[in-house]
Amino acid sequence: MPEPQWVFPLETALLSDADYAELETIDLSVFNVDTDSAGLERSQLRARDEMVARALKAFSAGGLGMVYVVGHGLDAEDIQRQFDVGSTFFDRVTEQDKAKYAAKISEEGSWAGYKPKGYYGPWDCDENWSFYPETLLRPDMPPYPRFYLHEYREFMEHNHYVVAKKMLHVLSLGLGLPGDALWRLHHRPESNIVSQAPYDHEKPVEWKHSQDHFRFQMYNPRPDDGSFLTQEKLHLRSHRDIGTITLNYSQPIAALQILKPNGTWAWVRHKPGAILVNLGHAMEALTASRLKAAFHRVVEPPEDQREFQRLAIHYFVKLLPDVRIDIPLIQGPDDQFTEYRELGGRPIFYGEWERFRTKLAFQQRPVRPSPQRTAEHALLDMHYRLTPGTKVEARL
Ligand SMILES: O=C(O)CCC(=O)C(=O)O
Ligand SMILES: [Fe+2]
Repeated sequence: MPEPQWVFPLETALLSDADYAELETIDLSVFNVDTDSAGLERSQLRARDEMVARALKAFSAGGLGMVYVVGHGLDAEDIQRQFDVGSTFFDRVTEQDKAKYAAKISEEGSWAGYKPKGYYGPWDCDENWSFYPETLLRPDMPPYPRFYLHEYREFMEHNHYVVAKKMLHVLSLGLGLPGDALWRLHHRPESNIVSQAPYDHEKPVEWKHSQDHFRFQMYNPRPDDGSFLTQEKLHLRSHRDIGTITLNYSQPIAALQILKPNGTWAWVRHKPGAILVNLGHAMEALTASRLKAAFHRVVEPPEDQREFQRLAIHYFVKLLPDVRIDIPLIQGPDDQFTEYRELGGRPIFYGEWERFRTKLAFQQRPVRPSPQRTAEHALLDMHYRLTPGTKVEARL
């Protein structure tokens, strides 16, 4: 077999500047988490503080909720290589193996493994492979992609130990907290294994230091045979991610849109080498809405890119499963669990909350016959909060 290679098409010619969101660029290279302020020169401190302030503004009410992150330590070849080796999960895995590794999404509330297209209905053209540290470290994987196991692991480690760690420090500082305040809720140091590298890739290992979720996602073109006449010509409906921070590796096929504070949708433009970063609902809850989760959606690409498969790489940063999600870490404008607690909701931890919500993903709201409002209703309301703009305007 030749080395895998994922080839991207040209960028679309059908969108103009006005169609795109004007996102800030955050350069993480001006920031080193291990150097405290005392060790910085005045100009370095200024550069860091300016970057932190811009990031905070982008993720606060009135900001666009998404930034380009550069200076993250991966160069263009590293990213291209991850698309190359990631593509083998789709074109070099047999249908039998895809079925064998099927994720138990609605059964167990976990994305670990393979999600086929059509899972949610005929409109669903997306297939994806998801990994958590504990599954990516199990060498149990279909034969071809398994060949690149160490590369996925190293990529995942970089996302956790460098990119997520820095972003969490930036946000902590911006919120006036100690630099490591958020990182400590995402990382269990006593289970840290990175220092043991190079580890034996053939052996399963315990990796409990993080609960992050790594995904290769393939959006297949919709067949143009009329069978996809759905109410929404969307690949992914408007949603907020569940975790705290999402890292999306920028790629040239336009499809991702973000909801602007004025209620209109803007396309997200490709920036080569950058990571598109947005916050998820857990960060909004943790900060009592001081920081906002971005509503976003994935639509069909413009006409000149519509025939191509769109491979995406996402890294979802997650709280540790035993972090309480029903009590905010700081005070802010909207403590989202107020009603839940008032209705007698018991303490709820992140891992449980995520499983509860993953089971509900893209499902109809369950009917809970009850004459009275309960804490569970409050949880369901949070999950099903209506998002504006779920209809796509005319096709381009
Ligand atoms: O594919 C994209 O650009 C975004 C995907 C997304 O929003 C998600 O998987 O949560
Ligand atoms: Fe998302």
